[in-house]
Amino acid sequence: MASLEVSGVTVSYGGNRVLDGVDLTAGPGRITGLIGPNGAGKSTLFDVVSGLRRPAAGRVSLDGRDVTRLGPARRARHGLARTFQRLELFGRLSVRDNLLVAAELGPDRRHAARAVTALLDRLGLEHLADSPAGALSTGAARLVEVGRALAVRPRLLLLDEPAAGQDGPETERFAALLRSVAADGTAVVLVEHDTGLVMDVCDEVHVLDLGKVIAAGTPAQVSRDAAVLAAYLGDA
Ligand SMILES: Nc1ncnc2c1ncn2[C@@H]1O[C@H](COP(=O)(O)OP(=O)(O)OP(=O)(O)O)[C@@H](O)[C@H]1O
Repeated sequence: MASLEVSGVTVSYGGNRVLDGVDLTAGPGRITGLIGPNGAGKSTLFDVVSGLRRPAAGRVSLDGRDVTRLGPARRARHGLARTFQRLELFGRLSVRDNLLVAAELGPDRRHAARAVTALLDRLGLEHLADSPAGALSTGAARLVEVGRALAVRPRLLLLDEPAAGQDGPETERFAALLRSVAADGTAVVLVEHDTGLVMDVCDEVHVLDLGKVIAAGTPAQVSRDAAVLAAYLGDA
């Protein structure tokens, strides 16, 4: 069963239709990429999936259950976690405490401190554990944001441009982290402008342009697709 099933999702801002009958599925243990030019509707689709925006039409299911009418908190309890393009860390708290706040909400709350130590190791952030989050480079801060989402042990993880601001070696380590998260059985949906990373780690890629899915398939299939080359890669 798909972890996430989006069907026929339509959203308008004023008279402007920004999502138009969008379908997307993401399965457990798989990394599903969602790419497209600026303004294509990727973040809006994440808002619909996470319950921050109610679609005018369409349906969202998590593990086969229709959650279209549920709010963000109920969806989070159903195993969904996401990161945002704009960083939302507590700048004065240490990296460890930022992770702890999240871990205390998740299934590991009784052993939150231990879970955070393991998470710091997994993220490669032990050396920054006691630094205030506000002092981090953008790349490291994004990793903490991903760590906060992982701290609740999600079954579905939505990542909105997690690699923005990372340097080459950071992106390589991040690719390995994504693979290990998927290997644990989590369904990962990745919105990312770094097409090299997307093509490297994703099992499947959906391409959104002007609110419509114009292609979906393996990275090799979509990177050969004429409509994708015209709409997206030509734009990059
Ligand atoms: N709150 C809003 N009110 C009105 N229009 C909005 C709002 N949020 C987004 N839009 C518009 O909706 C469209 C889709 O925006 P969205 O942020 O979902 O695209 P995106 O694919 O995530 O873009 P980017 O890659 O630049 O982050 C854009 O035309 C944007 O200007």
